Amino acid sequence: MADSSNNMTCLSRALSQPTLDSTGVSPAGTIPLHPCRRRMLTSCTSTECTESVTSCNETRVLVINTGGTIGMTESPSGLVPEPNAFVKNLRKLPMFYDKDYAEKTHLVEHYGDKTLVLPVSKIEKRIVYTFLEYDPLLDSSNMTPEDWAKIGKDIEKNYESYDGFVILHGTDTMAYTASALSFMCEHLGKPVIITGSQVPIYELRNDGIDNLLGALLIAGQFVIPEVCLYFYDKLYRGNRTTKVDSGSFNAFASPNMTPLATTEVDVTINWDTVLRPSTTAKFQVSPEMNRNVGLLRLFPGITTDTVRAFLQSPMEGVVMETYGSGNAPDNRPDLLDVLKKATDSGVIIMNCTQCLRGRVSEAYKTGQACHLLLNTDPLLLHFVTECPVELEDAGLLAGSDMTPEAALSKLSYVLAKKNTSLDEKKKMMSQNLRGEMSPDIAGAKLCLRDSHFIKVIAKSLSISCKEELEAIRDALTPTLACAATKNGDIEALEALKEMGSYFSLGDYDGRTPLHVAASDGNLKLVEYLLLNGATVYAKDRYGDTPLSNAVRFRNKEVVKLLRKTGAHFSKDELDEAGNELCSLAASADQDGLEIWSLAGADLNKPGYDGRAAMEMAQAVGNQQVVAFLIQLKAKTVFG
Ligand SMILES: NC(=O)C[C@H](N)C(=O)O
Repeated sequence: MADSSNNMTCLSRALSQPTLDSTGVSPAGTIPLHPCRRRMLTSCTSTECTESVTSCNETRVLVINTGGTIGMTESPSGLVPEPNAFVKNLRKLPMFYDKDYAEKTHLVEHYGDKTLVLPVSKIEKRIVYTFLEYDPLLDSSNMTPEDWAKIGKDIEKNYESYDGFVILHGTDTMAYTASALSFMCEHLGKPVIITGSQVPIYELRNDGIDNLLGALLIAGQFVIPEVCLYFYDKLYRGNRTTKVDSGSFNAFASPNMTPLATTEVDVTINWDTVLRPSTTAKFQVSPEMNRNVGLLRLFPGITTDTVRAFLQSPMEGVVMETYGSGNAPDNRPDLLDVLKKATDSGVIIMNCTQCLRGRVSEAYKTGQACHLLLNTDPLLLHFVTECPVELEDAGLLAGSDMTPEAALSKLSYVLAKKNTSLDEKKKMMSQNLRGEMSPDIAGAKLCLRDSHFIKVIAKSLSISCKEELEAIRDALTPTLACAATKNGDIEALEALKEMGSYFSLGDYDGRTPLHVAASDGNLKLVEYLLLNGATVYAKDRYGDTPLSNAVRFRNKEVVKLLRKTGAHFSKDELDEAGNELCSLAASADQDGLEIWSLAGADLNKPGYDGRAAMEMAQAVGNQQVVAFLIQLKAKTVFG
């Protein structure tokens, strides 16, 4: 097996084709190479490579502008969305556009005229971002599930070309869109961040600049595999949010969950709360939503006729907003009867609280005491209240601490599932699918404080508070997890996981346990890590992913599993694959050709002189390689 201890990871070997001059201009003298692309073609030991490695800290973000106040301007009839204004206006603002870098790297030639680049960030990243603007731009009050589906499909279409996504959106229905997208996006591995503003970005005093900049910085720098909402210095899980203020910059709240991140003097990601990947399935979008759903808010004296009319066909799913911890009048048999008839006929009714904070407990199902959760911190106490059983008898399902926005869009998503029985749909509604509901507090593990290892370290450093303990854990465990992976020690990884270690975090070189396992070809560990929080999209300080490591060390089975999970080469890697393939064909390296093809490289991609691998093999007269390439191509086409 190849030695994986060397982190230097130029993917390409020395080429037999013509190389670039020191300015990166290609021999044809046409489009100069972007520094990232140059890196792949240069020797790792040269000075040029050191410079280029810095440029390799580029990440790409797609900004989808759907409309909303953030991009509106004043008109005689009030604020209206202004088309084609963002790119030209942001180019004038130095914090949104590093003109020198853009010119030096020929940004527009490479990425098109809708692309800008931020100045280098504190952690030395360059965020290159491209606008995709909808026509017409919408006030979010006009949004429908078709618009959510369009956003979802655009994310899917562009998924492999970008590291993260920012969705510009009006605030009025932002929490609905964030919730809906969180369900539509299945096995999401990259950040999708929705933001907007209360005052247009073009006004002197506005909140759009901070919100857009914050969203770009998070989407471009952190692999947070969730649909999030960013507003007023806080990053929330999208399906936990609700709009709470129409006149404040602090317009959103996440009443039952702490923010995923805060961006104040420091950017602090609360990794403990970030969803951890737990799949070997590829990202996909399920854009179908069932429109026969509704929200019904109980109020004193609501008539049976109103409820009956609301529950009539074609209604298939209803979120009933009840009082307190899931209560409804228990002296209204007429009402309960109507509800029971509806659930008997197959309507799914979720019981969610009208309270901004708190939950309708699972315990309500059994008619035992139910919990009104006052705070999601598992270290804090919660209150216990009595809860009626009547609504359970009427067939309602407990909605835990879901917001009405999340419950409604979840119903719409679940009810649209084909080939799924009513019982399975009900089960999905009661399950936590995307972090939209908290587990019952009784089941929560207090793993950090139970950890013997952390306790020993904390004691020797005289540390007692939770924050300091967590800081130590986060500093040490990524390196320990890499070491445990190198040793093939799943038990040690289990212990680290129990401690709260997040396997997507990198060591001092940005290398994650998955990089190590992929380099070592340890398939069992790769699978374990993918199922336990590791992201396939992590990049080390050289810009390399676990997939590029597996290719470099020729670990075929690992490449297959990573590809199945959605790993892919970057656009630059794909662009340069032609040279690598030609070089492999010229040196009759069939193993190399196969692994590059498995990793997603296009066998028809030409190298620098315009010839693809096949022509190269023909040119050197190697019929065996020609036959092998024909076989490989057939496999790619027919599977
Ligand atoms: N602040 C905003 O964006 C409100 C606007 N009406 C919208 O939702 O599109």
